Formats: sequence, structure tokens, C-alpha cells
Amino acid sequence: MQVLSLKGFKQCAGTVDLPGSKSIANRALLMAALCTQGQVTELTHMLRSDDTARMLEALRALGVEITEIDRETLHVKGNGGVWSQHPQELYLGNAGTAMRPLTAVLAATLSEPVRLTGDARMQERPIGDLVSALQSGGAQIRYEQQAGFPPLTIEASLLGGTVQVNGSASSQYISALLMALPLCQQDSTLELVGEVVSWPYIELTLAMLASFGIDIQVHGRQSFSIKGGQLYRSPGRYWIEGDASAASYWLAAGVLGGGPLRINGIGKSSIQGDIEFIDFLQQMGAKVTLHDESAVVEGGSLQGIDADFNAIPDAAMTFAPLALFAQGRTCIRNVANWRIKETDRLHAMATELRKTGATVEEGDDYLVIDPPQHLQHAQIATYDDHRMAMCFSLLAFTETGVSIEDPDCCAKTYPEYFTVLQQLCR
Ligand SMILES: O=C(O)C1=C[C@@H](OP(=O)(O)O)[C@@H](O)[C@H](O)C1
Ligand SMILES: C=C(OP(=O)(O)O)C(=O)O
Repeated sequence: MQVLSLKGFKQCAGTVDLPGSKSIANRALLMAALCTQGQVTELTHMLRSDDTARMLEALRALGVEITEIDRETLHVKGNGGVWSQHPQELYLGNAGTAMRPLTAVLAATLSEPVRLTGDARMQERPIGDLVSALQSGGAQIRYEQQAGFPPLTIEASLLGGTVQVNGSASSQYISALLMALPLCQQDSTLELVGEVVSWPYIELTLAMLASFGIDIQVHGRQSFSIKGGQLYRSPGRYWIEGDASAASYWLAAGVLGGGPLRINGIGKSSIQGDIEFIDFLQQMGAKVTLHDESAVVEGGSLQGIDADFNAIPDAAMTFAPLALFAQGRTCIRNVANWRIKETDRLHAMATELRKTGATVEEGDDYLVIDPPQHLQHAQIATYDDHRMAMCFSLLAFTETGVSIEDPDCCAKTYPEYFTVLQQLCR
């Protein structure tokens, strides 16, 4: 196993261009594929990573024509929801943004059965609440191994109607249904039950659906009215914003390394909820300015923070290593679904933080972190979780440094991360 040791960084300054957002990229690929037959969408600033590779492979296997103009520019030809090829199986790795939307969209559009599977961790990540909702709308879906988890086989189509979905484990189930129900014959009402998590990702889905010509009536956080028989319409060209979750690592590095660091690709009109990371970072004492198309960070001295991070579960992880550099205690609250992501992130984070000498309380849905007097060097296990690797790289801003196991796991969303880190920071 590769282990990357980093230490003694004091500065982080210059300019960094963010890669495209994973959440936007995988939605844009799918929505572009569903556009009216023959319409071509130019997707620019495409993220090239493991998660988008899984979506691209799946769409190509289903017969979607995708032409690479250059690495970040793709032309996707719409098929009007009619797939020209019928693979028996699609392998989706550990990409939640492929597994959940494709389960719903294929349930709405498929003419022949297809099996959806993923890697070992994906087979432990629940999908039962989405499948139950699809089944109540007429879809026939069979679990291949363990009920409630991939792999699964979709056998007959989603019709629409009144569908209830429990959104307390993942907002991706709701986003998936919002993408699929407009394709059904019948009109639908989608009713939300349970305490819905990660709400801004639902707003992201709605914003993108509107850009692709889909009309949905939103009734607060309770329900949605969705006309059936809608067509996705190409916006012509669609630019994929920089990844706001990935921006959190650069914002943090810019604080620890004094900046000024300009981060290009996110801005005031971002449609990603993780942009709120900046507000929390400012509350901790960071000097950050958000401009129209970039953010600039110029250091700051950090106080601990105690906040509810349910709206930004991915970027929230970055506050855990930052807590080690802050004065006082940090509490990361209301993140129960960290346990069902790339790894059990509450347990993994607590375990690895303790290796640095920090005192950490791991609750059912929270972490309380007290930084140590003196940080110890730690070899950090990353659990095949890109965010564990990227978060803990911030400990390079200490004299003792850090060793990161399997840094290449960052390829899920940001393959170039460690190369860029070593260029920007010294
Ligand atoms: O819809 C999306 O693009 C995502 C939603 C979030 O998941 P949950 O809704 O499961 O929290 C987030 O953690 C994930 O990385 C991407
Ligand atoms: C939870 C994540 O990914 P996924 O889209 O697979 O859920 C993540 O990127 O942090």
C-alpha cells in the first residue's frame, strides 16, 4: 500500500482551479442523455474522476452517444429516454450519484431487465427507501443478495402516481425520484416522510431540472407535484461549476497557510449547498471573501465551532481536522448519515483523529473534538474514502506532519488533489 508523508507546510498561496462538481457532473450527464432525441448538449468543465467514469460507462453501455471534444468538454446526444442498447448489468462502483439516480431513471424508462451493482462498499450502502418508493409507484425491483442493498434487478416500469419516500437516510433517493417521475406516463405527487437530510442537494436537483426544461411544483419540504410525460430539453451548453465540497480543502489550506489563495470555479451564485462551508469557516475566524466566480482566503486564526452540519455533510468533514488547529472545542452535529457513506465516517474520523492525540467523543450523530496540546505524527488509515485522505492532508501544516495511507483513493472525486496540494503549499 502506498503511504504519502507530508510535513512542515507553512504557506499556501496562489491560485487553484477547482475540478467540476461531482454532484453536478453526474446529474448533467444523465439529464443530457435524457434530452429529446438527437439534441446535443455540450457539457463543459466536466469532472474526470472515478464517479463520473462510472456514470459515463453506464450511459455508453445503454447506447448513449457521448463524444469527447477535449478532456473537460463532452457532447452528449439525447435519446428521449429510449435506450438503444440493453446491457444485462451496469457496474457503478461506489458512486451514490450514479447508483441512486440510475435506479430510479431506469425504473421509469427500461424495456428490458437490468442488474445494477457496485463495489463491496456500495453493497453495504442502503437503497431500500428508494426501492420501496419506486415499488409503490409500480416498479418491479428485486434484490439479488441482501434486501435493501445493491445489487438489484429492475424488472418492470415505474408508472407514477402518489409516491412516498423516506428521506431520513439520504437525499439522493428524493433527487433520484425527482429526475425519474417526470418521465412516467402518469402525473405524480411525491410526498416526503421522515426528517429529510442534506436538503440543499434536493435544491441542486431542482435547479438543474429547471435548466433542462423539467417543471416541478414544490410544496415546501413536504411534497412535489410532477406532471408525467415531460421531455428533458437541452440547454445547449451547460457549464459544470467547480466542486464546492473540494473547495473546502483549499479554503482550509488557505487559512492554515496564510493565503492569499484564490479558488476559481465557485462563486456567489453557486447552486451547491456546500458553499455554506464558507459561512462556518468565517464563524471560526477565517478571512474569506466570496466573489462572483471565485473565493479568496487570506488566513485567520481559528476558534472551535459548535454547529448543525446536516445541510453540508461532505464539506463538514473538513471541520474535523481543522478542529485540531483551533482554540477550544469543536462539535460537528447532526451528521448521522456519515455512517452510510464511503465508510462509517463518524467512526473512521474519531479513530484517526485520536491518533494525533486529540480527545474525541463519537456520538450516534455527532463528534466532539478537543485538540491536544501537542499534535503527534499519525499514520492515517483512509478506508477507501477520498474525503478521509483529503481532510487529513491538512495535518501537513504541522512540524510533525502526517502520513496518509492509500492517497490515490481521492480519485473518486479529485484524482489530482495531492499533486496540486504539493504544488501550492510549502
Ligand atoms: O445528491 C448528491 O449529489 C449528494 C448528496 C449527499 O448525499 P446524502 O443525501 O446521502 O447525504 C452527499 O453526501 C453526496 O456526496 C452527494
Ligand atoms: C458521500 C459521497 O459520495 P456519494 O455520491 O457516493 O454518496 C461523497 O462524495 O462524500
